[in-house]
Amino acid sequence: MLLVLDIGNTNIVSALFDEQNKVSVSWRLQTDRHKTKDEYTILMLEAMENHAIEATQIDGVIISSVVPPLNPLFTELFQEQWGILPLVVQKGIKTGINLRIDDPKGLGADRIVNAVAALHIYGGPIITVDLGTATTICAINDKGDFLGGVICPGIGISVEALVDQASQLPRFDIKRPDQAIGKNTTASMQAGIYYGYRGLVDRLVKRFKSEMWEEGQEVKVVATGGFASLIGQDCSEVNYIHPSLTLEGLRILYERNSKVNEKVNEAVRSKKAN
Ligand SMILES: Nc1ncnc2c1ncn2[C@@H]1O[C@H](COP(=O)(O)OP(=O)(O)O)[C@@H](O)[C@H]1O
Ligand SMILES: CC(C)(COP(=O)(O)O)[C@@H](O)C(=O)NCCC(=O)O
Ligand SMILES: [K+]
Repeated sequence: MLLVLDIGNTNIVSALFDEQNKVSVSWRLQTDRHKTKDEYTILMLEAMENHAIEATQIDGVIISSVVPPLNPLFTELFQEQWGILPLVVQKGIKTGINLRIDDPKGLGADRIVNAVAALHIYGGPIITVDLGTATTICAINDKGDFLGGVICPGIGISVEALVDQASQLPRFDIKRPDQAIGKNTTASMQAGIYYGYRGLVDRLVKRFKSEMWEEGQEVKVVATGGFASLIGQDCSEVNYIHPSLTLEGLRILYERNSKVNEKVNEAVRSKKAN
């Protein structure tokens, strides 16, 4: 089975894909760039034990990360524990996407992985909306060109900044209030975040569509990330909510690149056994 890891700024999501290409188990660890390899090893072993996963069931690992200090750590962890050299989404892997942007090296791996999944599952032209630590929106045309997009502060960190910087603002649950005109501080903040982000997504997607517009082409929109079900669900411009989009993209990328990697893993495992 294939183990995929999506290392975001808030969560590290791990998922195991079965032979039918379905997620059989998944778990989340908090992202902490100060944790050591030993600490993450313990957490991964614990999670695998909890889900009754044997190391021998794992044939391959693929990692996408937007937290660079954790890349060598996880690469070494899998090599040392299981004799598997993970495939890392970085320069040199086949994505099937043409990066039509100024500096392809600087593009966040999760944005590429989402684009791969969106294009494969829904077809282009498509817009991806990732409501995670940051809110990102990306445009991919029907030729598989990644055209670029926006990066905004995400919902969780916007709320944190707001309550940290304003003495009179208390912490609050991020949820949908019935009306935008709030009658108290908490309701006003909930409305600002909920209706504000809904508006931000819809407005930006409309603007993207006008910039991508080609006659007769319908542009689809897919949302993912921790806040997709809260915000994305209610956006009139969003067609699909797909929480596992990044995980699916990783699976597809592994399939496209695994031949070389399987050979490498045979070598790594036999070296480890000797
Ligand atoms: N079901 C959920 N699982 C995980 N995170 C969630 C969920 N619902 C809301 N969130 C929020 O989404 C945010 C993280 O989103 P995520 O897409 O995991 O971020 P990243 O990929 O940047 O690590 C967190 O701040 C969390 O509070
Ligand atoms: C924009 C991001 C911070 C989003 O990260 P996330 O919210 O998924 O943790 C990440 O994709 C990133 O660091 N990108 C590098 C800059 C770029 O994509 O242009
Ligand atoms: K993400």
